[in-house]
Amino acid sequence: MSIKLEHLNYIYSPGTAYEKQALKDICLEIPHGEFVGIIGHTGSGKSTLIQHLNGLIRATSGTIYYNGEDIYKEGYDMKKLRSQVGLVFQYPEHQLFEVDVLSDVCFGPKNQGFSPEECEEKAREALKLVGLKEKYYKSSPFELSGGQKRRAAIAGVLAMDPNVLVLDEPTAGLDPKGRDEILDQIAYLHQQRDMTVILVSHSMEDIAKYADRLIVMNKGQVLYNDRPKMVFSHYQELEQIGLAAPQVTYIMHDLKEKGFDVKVTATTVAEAAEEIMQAVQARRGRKE
Ligand SMILES: Nc1ncnc2c1ncn2[C@@H]1O[C@H](COP(=O)(O)OP(=O)(O)OP(=O)(O)O)[C@@H](O)[C@H]1O
Repeated sequence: MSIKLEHLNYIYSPGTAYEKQALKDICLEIPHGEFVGIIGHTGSGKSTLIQHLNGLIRATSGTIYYNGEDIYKEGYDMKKLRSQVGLVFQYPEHQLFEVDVLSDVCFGPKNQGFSPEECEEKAREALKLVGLKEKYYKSSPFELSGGQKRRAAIAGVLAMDPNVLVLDEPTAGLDPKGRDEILDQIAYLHQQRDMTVILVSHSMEDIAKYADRLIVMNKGQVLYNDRPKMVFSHYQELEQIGLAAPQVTYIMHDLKEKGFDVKVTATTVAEAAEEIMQAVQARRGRKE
């Protein structure tokens, strides 16, 4: 279920005064099962890029291959692609509109042609996966908290049983506890369902914690596409485009400059703590 983008360009309102090239010559390959983070400053093209992945936007030029098949070739089944590559928009709760949560989550499978019984079964399974308690199934989506609405919206996509889950800032506007809960749930789904996850985020800390790979967008182009640790080693270049590596990257570089024997590759608090402990023990050992 790999996704491959070849020389993708996208121009909004071509030939008008509002013409804007949002994507420039994007070449990427995302193998099945990866957890990919996408980061970039406002307007760098993240949302435009992910909307190409399920055919919602058609590239001005270039090609996308899903599972080796050109999605722009004549007769390609776009409907099937949309159910295999599930897209959760920014503030997805704005798209909850049915009378109750269960009916809302049934909407996708209903469109896929499943019977009412099958839809309910799929919806219940998806709601369980996102950790929404059964007592909310018959509530109006509008009665839920922000985090619960987000879960219901993610369940709506999961009920269609996608191979790829694309999320545009799923934690925007949530408090720290709600953010961690949603991201832990997504990481759990990634493992449980063997799904590719593509997560647009503004938080380098979140990317460091969850992603196998990080794509950094800048002015419509891919600036970096590598393991997060490798990308964070370019922290000075990231700063130049208004981004910052996780706080621990700076702490480790600082300690190194102060003569501590630490590797600078730690990107999470847990990894940094481990390295610092080892460096302190090594220092003590040398003194004794
Ligand atoms: N419908 C549109 N018409 C014209 N230009 C657009 C449209 N949508 C986005 N753009 C422009 O395309 C560029 C990329 O926008 P996009 O929304 O993809 O960026 P983004 O990285 O997702 O930003 P954010 O982090 O703010 O969501 C920006 O310059 C934006 O102003």
